[in-house]
Amino acid sequence: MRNSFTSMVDCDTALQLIAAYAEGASVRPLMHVPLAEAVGRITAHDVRAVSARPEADISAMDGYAFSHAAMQATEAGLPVVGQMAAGDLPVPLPVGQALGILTGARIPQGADCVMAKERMYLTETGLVQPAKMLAECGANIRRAGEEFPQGAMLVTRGTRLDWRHTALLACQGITEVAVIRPVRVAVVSNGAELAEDASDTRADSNSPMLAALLREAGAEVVLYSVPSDDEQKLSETLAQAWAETDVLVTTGGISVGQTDNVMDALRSLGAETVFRGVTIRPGKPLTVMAQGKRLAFCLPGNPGASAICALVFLLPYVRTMMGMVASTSQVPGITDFAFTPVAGTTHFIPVSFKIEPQGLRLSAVPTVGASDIIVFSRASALLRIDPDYPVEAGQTRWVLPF
Ligand SMILES: Nc1nc2c(c(=O)[nH]1)N[C@H]1C(S)=C(S)[C@@H](COP(=O)(O)OP(=O)(O)OC[C@H]3O[C@@H](n4cnc5c(N)ncnc54)[C@H](O)[C@@H]3O)O[C@H]1N2
Ligand code: MOO
Repeated sequence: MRNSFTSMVDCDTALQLIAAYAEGASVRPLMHVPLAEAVGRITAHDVRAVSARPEADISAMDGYAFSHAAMQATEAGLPVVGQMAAGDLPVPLPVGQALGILTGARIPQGADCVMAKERMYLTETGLVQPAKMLAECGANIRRAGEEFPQGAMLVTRGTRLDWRHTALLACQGITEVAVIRPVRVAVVSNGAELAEDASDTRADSNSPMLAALLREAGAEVVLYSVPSDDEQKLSETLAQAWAETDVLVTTGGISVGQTDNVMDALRSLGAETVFRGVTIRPGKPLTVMAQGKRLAFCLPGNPGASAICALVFLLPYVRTMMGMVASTSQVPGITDFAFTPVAGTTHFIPVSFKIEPQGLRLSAVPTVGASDIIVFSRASALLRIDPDYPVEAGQTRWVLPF
C-alpha cells in the first residue's frame, strides 16, 4: 500500500527524535524591538537591574516625615516646615521639625519615621503630633533596594515576555529589548475539497487554526494553499514554502489514500523520513521528514488530530528553536472518569476542568472523534493516556492546559 505505516514509532520516540532536531536548530539571530512591541517575543539575553528599586528610601504614605526621637521627646508636636512630593529633590530636615510628605517622595535626611496624614493631628499653630499612638521608628518608609538591589536578575534569557516583564523593564527606563528573531513557519493545506469551485467544497479550517497556535507561540506564519490533489502542484508549493521559511507544516494528504501526496511530494524534494506514523490516537498518520537539519511536520487532515499533533509535537519544537526555556507547564487534576487505552496506543483526550476545594476536577468531554473541532472549545486541557496506565476515577493526572 502507498506510504503504508510499516515503521511507526511510539509517542516518546517521536518526541525524542523531534527534540534532537530542535537542539541542532536552536541558535537563532536576535533583533531589537521597542518595549511596546516586545510582548509575546522571547528574550535573547538576561536582563539585570541597572538600578535598585526603590532607588532611595521613599515614603509609603501621604503624611508627615520626622525624627522619631524628636517626636517622642515633645508633647506639643513638631512645627511643619514644608512639603515634599515624588520627583522633588530631597532637602535635609532641620532638627526639631517635621515635613509634609507625599507617597513616593524621598525621605529627607534627618527623618526616620512617616505617619499617615489621617493618623496625625495638626494644631492651629502649625504643630503636628500623633493623633493617638506614635508609630515605630522606621514606619512607612520603603527602603532603597527592598524590592530588588542593583544587578538583580529581572528577566532571564529565553523568557516569553508578557505584561509583567513589560512593567519591570519599563521601570528601569528600558525602551528597547533584544529578542530572538521569530521562527518562520510555512503552513500548507492541500486537497481538492478545499477548492472554492469543488462540487463538494470544504472550508480550510486547519490553516487558520495552526497559524493561530503558532502565532500564539511566538512564530511568524506564512500560509500556502494547494486546493488540488495534483502531486506536481503540491511539490512546487512545498519547494517554494521550504525556500521561504524555516519549518514546513502540512495538513492533510498524509494517510494512505490515492490522493495523499504529501510524502511523495516531499521525497521528490530530497526530504528523508524521520518517522512515518506514531502509535497515538488521534494523529496516527503524523509523519516528520527532514531536509538536512530542517523539518517538515506532516499533520493529519482531520482537524482534531491536526490540533493535537500541533500541541504535542510541533509547538515544543518551535519553542525550543526560538530558545524558549520554560515551555508550557502541565497542571495536576483529579479524574472523575475511567478510560482504557487501546493496547500499544497512547491516547490524547480533551478534558474540562472545574475548580473544587480538593483541586481541579478533570472530566472527559464527549467527542465524535478526530474530525471534532467544537470539543476544544468545550474542554480546557489535553490529557495524555499511555497504554500501560489506564485512567481510573479519583486519580491525580497531569494535563496540558490550552
Ligand atoms: N486506510 C486508512 N485510512 C485512513 C487511515 C489509515 O490509517 N488507513 N488513517 C485515518 C486517520 S487516523 C486520519 S487522521 C486521516 C488523515 O488523513 P490525511 O492526513 O490524509 O487527511 P485527508 O485525507 O486529506 O483529510 C482527512 C479529513 O480532513 C479534512 N481536511 C483536510 N485538510 C483540511 C483543512 N485544511 N481544513 C479542514 N479540514 C481538512 C478532509 O476534508 C477530510 O475530511 O486518514 C484516515 N484514513
Ligand atoms: O489522526 Mo486520525 O485522527 O487518528 O483520525
